[in-house]
Amino acid sequence: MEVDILITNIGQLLPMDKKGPVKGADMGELTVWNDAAVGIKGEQVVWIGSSKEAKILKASQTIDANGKLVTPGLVEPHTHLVFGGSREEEMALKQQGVPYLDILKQGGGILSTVTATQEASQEDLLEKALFHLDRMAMHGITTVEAKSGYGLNHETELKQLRVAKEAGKQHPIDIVSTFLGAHAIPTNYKEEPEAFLDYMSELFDVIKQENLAEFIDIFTETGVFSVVQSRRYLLKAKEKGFGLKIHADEIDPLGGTELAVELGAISGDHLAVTSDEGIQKLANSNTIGVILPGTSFYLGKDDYARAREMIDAGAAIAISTDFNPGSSVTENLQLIMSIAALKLKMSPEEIWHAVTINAAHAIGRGGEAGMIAIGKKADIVLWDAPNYKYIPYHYGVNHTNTVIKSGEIIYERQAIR
Ligand SMILES: N=CN[C@@H](CCC(=O)O)C(=O)O
Ligand SMILES: [Zn+2]
Repeated sequence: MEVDILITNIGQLLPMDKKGPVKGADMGELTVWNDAAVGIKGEQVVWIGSSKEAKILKASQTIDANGKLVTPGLVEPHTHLVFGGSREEEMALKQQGVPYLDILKQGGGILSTVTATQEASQEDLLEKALFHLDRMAMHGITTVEAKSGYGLNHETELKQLRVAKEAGKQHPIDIVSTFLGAHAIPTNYKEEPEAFLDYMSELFDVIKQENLAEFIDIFTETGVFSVVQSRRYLLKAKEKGFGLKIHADEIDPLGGTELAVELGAISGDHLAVTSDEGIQKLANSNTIGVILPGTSFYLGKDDYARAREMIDAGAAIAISTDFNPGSSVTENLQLIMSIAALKLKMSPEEIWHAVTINAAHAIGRGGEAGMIAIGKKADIVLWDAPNYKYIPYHYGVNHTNTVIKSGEIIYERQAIR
C-alpha cells in the first residue's frame, strides 16, 4: 500500500475510536496501543498497525515518532473566539474582590467587549480570530467550537458569525459555529430581557439560511436570563431545527443543567454549581457536561464543577478552555487538562476522553473528530511526551511536537539551538 505520510515507532497511540459519547466508568478505560504506526493518504488515515507491519508500506514521507505519544488532534468544544479588544484592566478589579456579575452589572465585563466588537471591522476581527486559531493549533487543537455573543445587535452578531465562517475557510482548523446572541442584556433593553430575546430570535431564519451556526446558546444566570426566559427562547430555536447549548449554573445554581437535560440540549456548559438533582439528571441523559475549570481558576473561585460525582453517577463529560477575553484568557487546552486533574480530580484516562471523543460529541462531530481510525480525517498530534499521563502532569507549557490537520503537517516544534 502507498501512503503520503507514515508515522512509525509510536510509543503510545490513543485511537479514541469507541462509539461515543463515553459515559461514567467507561471514561476511565483507555485503549492504548504500544509500538504502533499510522499511515495517512490525502486527508485520511488509511492504515493502522504495528511498526513492524508498517515495513510493507511505501511512504512518501516517514515520521519516526521515536517512542513519542500520539493522539487525535484535541477538540475544543467551547470558545468565544471572535471578539474585539481585551480586558486586562479588569484584572485589578477582580483582585480587589469585585464579583464577575457586578462588573457586568456596572456595564463592564462582557458589555465592554461588546462595545469593542461593535467598533471593530470585519477584517480586524478576522485577523485576530486567525491569530488565536494559530495558537490553538500550536497547542494541538484541530477542531474548535466558536460562539458569537459580543454583538448584542443584529449587525454585530452577524458580523461575528460571518467572521467565524470565514476563519473556518482560511484556517486549517475546523470550526463549528454557535449563535450566542443571548449572552447579556444590552443597556437599551436593560428592563426588557424578554423583548431582547424576541429581537435576537429574529435572526434565527437568516442564520439558518446562510448556514452561520448549528447551535443556539444562552447565558442562564442571575442578572442575565432566567430559566423561564431561557426555556422560551431555546424552544423557539429548537423549532427552527437548531441544536441547543446552555451556559448553565456557572455562578448561581439556577437550574440551567436541569433545563439543558429537559430540552435535550447537546451540552450544558460550566456546571460549576450544579445541584445534586442536576447531576443525577445529567447522568441519566444524552446531554454532555462541558466543564470549564479554567474559568473557576481564572475568576479566583472555589466552586469547581463536581466532575467526580458527575462521572461516578454515569455522565459523559468534556472539558474546554472557554477561551474568551474576560473569564478565561487562554488557548492552551493542555493547561486545562492539568487543572482538570488537580481541581476536578479527573484521572488522565478520563481527561483524554474529555478532550477528544466526548468533546467532539458535544459539538455534533462525534464519529468524525477526536479519534484516529481508518477512513476518518487524519487529525493527529505527536507529543514530546513518553505517555498519556505525562501531559496533565507537566503543566503550563506546550508539549506538542508535530500537529497534523486533515493529513497536512500544520505545526512542527523548532529547536532554538
Ligand atoms: N459566562 C458567560 N460567558 C463567558 C464569559 C464571557 C466574558 O467574560 O467575556 C464564559 O463562558 O465564561
Ligand atoms: Zn462561554
